[in-house]
Amino acid sequence: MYKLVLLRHGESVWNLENRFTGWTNVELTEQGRTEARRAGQQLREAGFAFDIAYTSVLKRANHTLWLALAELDREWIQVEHSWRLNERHYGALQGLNKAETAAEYGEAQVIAWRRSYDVPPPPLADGDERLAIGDARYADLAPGEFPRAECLKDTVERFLPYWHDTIAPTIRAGKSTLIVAHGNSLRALVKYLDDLSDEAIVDLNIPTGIPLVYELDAELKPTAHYYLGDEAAIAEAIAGVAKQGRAA
Ligand SMILES: O=C(O)[C@@H](CO)OP(=O)(O)O
Repeated sequence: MYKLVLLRHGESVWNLENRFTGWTNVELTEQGRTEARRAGQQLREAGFAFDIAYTSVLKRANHTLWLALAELDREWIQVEHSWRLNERHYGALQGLNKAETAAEYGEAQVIAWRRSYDVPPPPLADGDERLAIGDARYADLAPGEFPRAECLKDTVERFLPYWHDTIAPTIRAGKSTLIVAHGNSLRALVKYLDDLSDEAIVDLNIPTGIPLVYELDAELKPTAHYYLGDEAAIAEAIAGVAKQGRAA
C-alpha cells in the first residue's frame, strides 16, 4: 500500500479578494502562510516523512511547499516543478471578481465556467498582457502550446502525461510523495484517481491548505482517502470554496 498526499496551496491574495486566478502568479496571504505551516505540522504529527515533492511553477504553491517542508524538517528533499501542475488556466476571467462575474453573467454560467468538465472560460486574446508567454517558467512550452483558457478536461489532458511518466513511477518505486498544487489541477488528479464521472466532478471542491491523503494499492488505485484535521472545519472550508461563485 502506498500513501500519496495532495495539498492545495494556502489562501492566496486573490483567493481573499475572490478573483479568478488561474496562471496569475499571486502571493500567499498571511493566513495562507499559516495554513501551509499548519498543514506541515499535521503531516508531521501523522508521521509523514516525504522523500520527494512535486509542485507547479506558481509561487503560491511553491511557498506553501517550502513552509510545510520546514515544519517537517524536510527542506532538503528533491522537489520537482512543472507547469503541468499549474492551476487550470482561467483565460479572460483571470483577475475578475467571482461574485461580480456571477452578478453580471448569472450564477449558472459561473458554475459552468468554474466546475463543469468541458466548458472553457473565454480565452485570452493575442497580445493580452495576462499571457505569460516569454516568462522563463514556461521555456519548455512552445508559444503554440501555451493555453489561452482551459476547461478541466484540458487540465486533465496536460497533467496526466506528467502523472504517468513521472509521478506514478516514483510512487511505485516506494518514494513517499507529496504533491502541492492548485484547486483545479488537484481536481484533475482526483477525477482520474477516483474515476469520477464528468457530472460528479462538478460537486468536488478542494479547500486551501488541508492535506488530503490517498491510500493506493499496488496498481495505484485508491483504497481510501481522507483529509487531515477537524471534520467540521474541513466541511466548512469546502462549502466556502463552492460559495465563491455566488452573486454578492
Ligand atoms: O481562481 C482560480 O484559479 C481557482 C482557484 O482559486 O478558482 P475556482 O475555485 O473558482 O476554480
